[in-house]
Amino acid sequence: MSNDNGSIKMVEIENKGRALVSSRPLNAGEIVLKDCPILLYSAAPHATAAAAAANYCANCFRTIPPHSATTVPCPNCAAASLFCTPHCQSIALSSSHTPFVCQSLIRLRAADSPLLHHHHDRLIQARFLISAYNLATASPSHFQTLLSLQGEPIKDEESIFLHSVISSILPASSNLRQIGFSLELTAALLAKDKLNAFGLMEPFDQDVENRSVRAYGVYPRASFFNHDCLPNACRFDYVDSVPDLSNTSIVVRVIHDVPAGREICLSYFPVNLKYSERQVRLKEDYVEANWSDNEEEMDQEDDDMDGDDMTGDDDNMDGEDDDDMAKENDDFPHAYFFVRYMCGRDNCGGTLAPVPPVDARTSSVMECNVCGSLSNSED
Ligand SMILES: C[S@@+](CC[C@H](N)C(=O)[O-])C[C@H]1O[C@@H](n2cnc3c(N)ncnc32)[C@H](O)[C@@H]1O
Repeated sequence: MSNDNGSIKMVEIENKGRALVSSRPLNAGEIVLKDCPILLYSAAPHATAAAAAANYCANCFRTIPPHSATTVPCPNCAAASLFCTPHCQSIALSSSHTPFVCQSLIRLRAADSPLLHHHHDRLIQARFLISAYNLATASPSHFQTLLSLQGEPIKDEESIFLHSVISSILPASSNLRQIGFSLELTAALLAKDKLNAFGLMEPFDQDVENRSVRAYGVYPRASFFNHDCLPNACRFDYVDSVPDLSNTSIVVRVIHDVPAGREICLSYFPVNLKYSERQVRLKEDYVEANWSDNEEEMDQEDDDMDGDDMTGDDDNMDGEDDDDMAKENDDFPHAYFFVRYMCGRDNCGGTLAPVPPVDARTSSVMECNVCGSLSNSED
């Protein structure tokens, strides 16, 4: 179930498609959306029994503590899929880990195609397809929601290969024909996944430069946020913590005050990614590319940034070369964004958002959406 408390609404924007805009003025730190996934799948589909045992629940993706007394395996694929509690096991057996998924995963692990096992991305895509085709039967309405998301089928070498893999591993007895199993549908599903899936990341570790993805999820409302390199919102997830909502939900908060009617955007990439790397990722992942980063948008962001004096002397932001990123993006809004909203902790690159306002009063406490550290914006 998603919850956007009426603070945002969906609109169509020319050249961007559907978008979420503020329905009223929003205070810095305000939560604009809490969204639950309609589909979650592991980013480690090749996990062996030993690896699974050391890792996380195959249903809720929480870390399973070593020697946990409540851990139970799947009754069919045994230690290859573990659940943190009998409750998680019981939910999974009728939703994300049905006999259909279980049998398909056993065959996927046994498939002897080097083209599959030597390409981690393909294995993950095959894992996604198993979950997506399972969704068609386990939750037809969620399957329709998945199909309604952005993404046109592309029948290329990749989708043809993955369709043939999946054709050989999905259980023959299932009602695949009824749900329209075809190359066309496989290609459409792959496109939905590529453009819309969010990664649930491993918790921050200062010694690790690039955090890995633990699981991917499709969030039906959050999928309508468009990208901006200078976003006005960021998302928080809590996969290993126990907040007052499901641990796989994501929460989106605005990072500064936003007037009514303004588009709310996320950055699809870590905000510390260099401009040139961002352009490569946009081209690779979102064929349209060359969105954003135009003068007009920067001017608008300039107006947005929570009332601070933006007209002052910006020489020391523009000209100094002690900051690689500011140098590459040598314009005032980028430099301002980095200084004010980017976490300074080593290997973090997270975005800072104020903690949610109390009685409409913006907090000066900023929280990082990656490492979780708290800082005072007035310091
Ligand atoms: C996750 S979806 C966002 C919602 C999408 N606009 C829709 O109509 O469903 C990602 C897609 O939105 C579009 N998009 C996102 N950010 C954009 C931007 N800054 N400029 C243009 N198109 C954008 C691209 O088509 C991209 O593949």
